[in-house]
Amino acid sequence: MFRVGSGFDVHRFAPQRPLVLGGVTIEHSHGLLGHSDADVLLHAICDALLGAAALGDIGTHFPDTDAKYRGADSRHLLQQVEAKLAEGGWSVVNVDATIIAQEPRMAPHIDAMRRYIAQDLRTELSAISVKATTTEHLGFAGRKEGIAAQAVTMIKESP
Ligand SMILES: Nc1ccn([C@@H]2O[C@H](COP(=O)(O)O)[C@@H](O)[C@H]2O)c(=O)n1
Ligand SMILES: C[C@@]1(CO)OP(=O)(O)OP(=O)(O)OC[C@H]1O
Repeated sequence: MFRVGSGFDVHRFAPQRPLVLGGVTIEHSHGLLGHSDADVLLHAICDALLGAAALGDIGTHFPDTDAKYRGADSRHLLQQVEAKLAEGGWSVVNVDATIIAQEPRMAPHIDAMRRYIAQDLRTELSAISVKATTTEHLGFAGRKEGIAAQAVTMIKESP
């Protein structure tokens, strides 16, 4: 059996924070604010995977009221989500994600993000797609107030 899931997340920019997206630390004037490292891309992918398996969402599994997750590396969260799916008999078929950011430019970092995500989800690199778009200066992303990400995934029952 195959299932699909979708995920969406937003984090606001804040000064004196590292900008971490897809596990990659990107040089920028601002980072994203969050309880964890605020890796909005990995959070959207976590939610897409959990949604596909009907296992709730990232906040259910990693509450921001739990000090354990303060400053958490979201790659560890993604690895735990993959493990939860595997326990339920699911493996990841593919992920297609989009980062919505006016700046900085993501293109030079996309392949590194894909490599980390493929490692964490135990897939081939070719199963992981990460894209980026501006919003042509419209809305909160266009005003550079924050970054959004959305993700779609397919999972299948492991043999
Ligand atoms: N933060 C971003 C946004 C976009 N890109 C790349 O630029 C291309 C054009 O973006 P538009 O919003 O004008 O469609 C896009 O296809 C991305 O490849 C980027 O690297 N970083
Ligand atoms: C990841 C968690 C937990 O540290 O915190 P944040 O970094 O604030 O991220 P969010 O996307 O709000 O989702 C779930 C949280 O519980």
